[in-house]
Parts: sequence; structure tokens; C-alpha cells
Amino acid sequence: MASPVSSAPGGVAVVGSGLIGRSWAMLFASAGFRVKLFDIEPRQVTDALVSLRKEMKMLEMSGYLKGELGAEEQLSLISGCSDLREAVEGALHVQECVPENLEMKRKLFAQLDKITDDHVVLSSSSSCLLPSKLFAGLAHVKQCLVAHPVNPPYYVPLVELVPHPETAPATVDRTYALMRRVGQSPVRLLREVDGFALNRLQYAVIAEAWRLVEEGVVSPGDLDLVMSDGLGLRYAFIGPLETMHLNAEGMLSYCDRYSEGMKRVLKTFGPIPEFSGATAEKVHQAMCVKVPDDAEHLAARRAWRDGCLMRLAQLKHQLPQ
Ligand SMILES: NC(=O)C1=CN([C@@H]2O[C@H](COP(=O)(O)OP(=O)(O)OC[C@H]3O[C@@H](n4cnc5c(N)ncnc54)[C@H](O)[C@@H]3O)[C@@H](O)[C@H]2O)C=CC1
Ligand SMILES: O=C(O)[C@@H](O)C(=O)[C@H](O)[C@@H](O)CO
Repeated sequence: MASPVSSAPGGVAVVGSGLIGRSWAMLFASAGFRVKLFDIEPRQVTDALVSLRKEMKMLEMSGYLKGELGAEEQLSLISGCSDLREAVEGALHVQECVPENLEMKRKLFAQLDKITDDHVVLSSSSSCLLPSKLFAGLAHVKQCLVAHPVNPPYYVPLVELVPHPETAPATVDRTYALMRRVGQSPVRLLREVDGFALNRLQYAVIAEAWRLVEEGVVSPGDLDLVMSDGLGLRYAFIGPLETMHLNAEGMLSYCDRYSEGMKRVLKTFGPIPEFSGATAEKVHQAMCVKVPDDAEHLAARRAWRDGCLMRLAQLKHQLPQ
């Protein structure tokens, strides 16, 4: 068995240099961590370093760069690696960011298991794969967990910490502290569940959104306005449970007033959509009217989205809690 690499404190390894890996790299560097980027496709690393430089310089110019260090200092902390062992050398935390494919992730964690020691946290960015499947059979399973970000992590702070049944409490505590240190808002799931919390909520919303459009109740554009100019505004500051609490004379009052109505409406919810066929075409066309699906328009809209998220985050930071 290969000897484990030393894991002196201070470094973070980001394995997978795509959409999420790049955002994680910016976050860890903003807090002063040395970041090593690895990817099975070397071109992804070189592209990542180019795009990170462009984005971090832009953020600095617009006053939205996170952390105390300037962009050049933060960029100097990020390096590319062509070898996985080299990437995890000296790491206290490994953030896996490869595609949402169980076998692909399991193969990578099996490699990491062989080359890391008992001190490093092995964390997956998985959207909804169960830790009990991701980390099954690993020698270092106690050091493993999911730290599920929301896209893009640099602008959306929530991170769901989801343990394997054998994950050590210290692993969760260390990761929680690390996420707070890089400015994220971690939540602890007390046990694993398919889809974790965020995607269970998100997929419930997506399913009903789809049904409302499929059944001709509302147009795709107006459906999105229901969220962006309605629920989403409130949810940017208070969650669904606190919303209930404030929408009556407290939660119990809300339940007295509205539970029969909620149960009646919930009984009308239709079957799980297929997310394909005519409705998919209809929604796709509607989205393309607003944002053509070529790379340039999608990138421009993502940049607009990220600018809005930055300003909202700054406003939230300034508001009394
Ligand atoms: N895109 C999103 O909105 C979000 C994605 N995630 C999760 O993050 C993970 C990564 O997603 P994305 O960044 O969107 O994917 P992506 O496709 O943009 O990037 C994946 C990268 O992993 C690389 N890769 C593939 N196999 C590898 C290996 N064995 N070793 C090293 N690198 C390897 C690919 O070359 C690619 O550069 C997925 O599990 C996804 O579910 C989580 C939250 C949001
Ligand atoms: O929406 C997000 O950013 C995250 O919840 C994700 O995990 C993925 O984008 C997810 O929606 C893909 O199913």
C-alpha cells in the first residue's frame, strides 16, 4: 500500500476543476488557504487558473472580492497539479468536485483513501449521492462526509454537511469550522437522506412548478416570477418555517389558521413529472426567449445572476439580524 502523504496543516486540495471546483478554490484562497487544483483533464486546470484570475481581478475591481488579501495574493495561493498525490500533499481538507456519478466518485475516493493519512478530511461536493454509498468500505471513512454547496458557492454561502453513519463527530466539527472560516453558512444534517435537505426542498418546488406549467395553470415566465418576485424575496431573508411563524400570531396560530387549507391543497398535488417531452420543449422555448441557450448568453446571464447575488449578500451583511 502506498505510504500516506504528510498532511501538514494549511492546504486544501480541490479535486475536479470544473464549475464547482473553481468556485471552491476562490473561496478557500479568499481565507488564506493554499489551494491545489487537480483534474483528470490537465486542460481543465489551465482553463481554471485563467478563469479564476479573470474573475478574481474583476471582483477586486468591483469591490466584491472576499477576504483580507488582494487578488494577486489570493491567486498566488492557488496552484495547478498534474498528479493526485501532489495535490493532496500537505492538505488538511480535500474537496472532491468530480461529476455526479457514483462510480466515478467511489473510484476517486478509493484512490484518496490509499494516499491520505488519518488527519485529512475527505469531503464530497455531491448534490445528492448518499454518503453510505459514496464512502462504503473506505479505511478513512471516519474522515469522510459530504459538504454540498449551492451553485455558485462563492456567492451562495449555504453548505450542507452530510455524514456517513461512521463519520466521526470531529470530522463534522472540523468541516463546520472550516466552512465558517471561509465565510460559508454550513448546516448539519443529523443523518443522510436522499437529496439531502436543499435538493429535497428544491426538487419539491421544481416538481410543482413543472406540473403547474404542464397543466396549463401558468406560463413558465409567470411561474418564475411567483418565485423571484414573491416567495424568493422573503426566502432570501427568512426561511419557510419562520415565514409561517410571522404570517400569523406565531407558528401554532398559523397551524390553527391554515393547516386544513395546506392539507387540502397538498392532496391535489399530481404525480412526479417526467421532465421531458412537450412540456420540456415548452419550458425550454420560454427560457430561450429570455436567455438564448448559446454559451455567450448563458455566461452573460450567469454573470448578471452572480452580480445580483453579490449585492444581495452585501445587503444582508449590512442589515441587522
Ligand atoms: N453545478 C452545480 O450547480 C452544482 C454541482 N454540484 C456537484 O459538484 C460536483 C461537480 O459538479 P460540476 O463542477 O458542476 O461538474 P463539472 O463537470 O463542471 O466539473 C467536473 C470536473 O471533474 C473532472 N473530473 C472528472 N473525473 C475526475 C477525476 N477522476 N479526478 C479529477 N477530476 C475529474 C472533469 O474533468 C471536470 O473538470 C458534482 O457532484 C455536482 O453534483 C453541487 C452543487 C451545485
Ligand atoms: O442547485 C444547486 O446549486 C445545488 O442544489 C445542486 O446541487 C445542483 O445544482 C442541483 O440542483 C442539481 O440537481
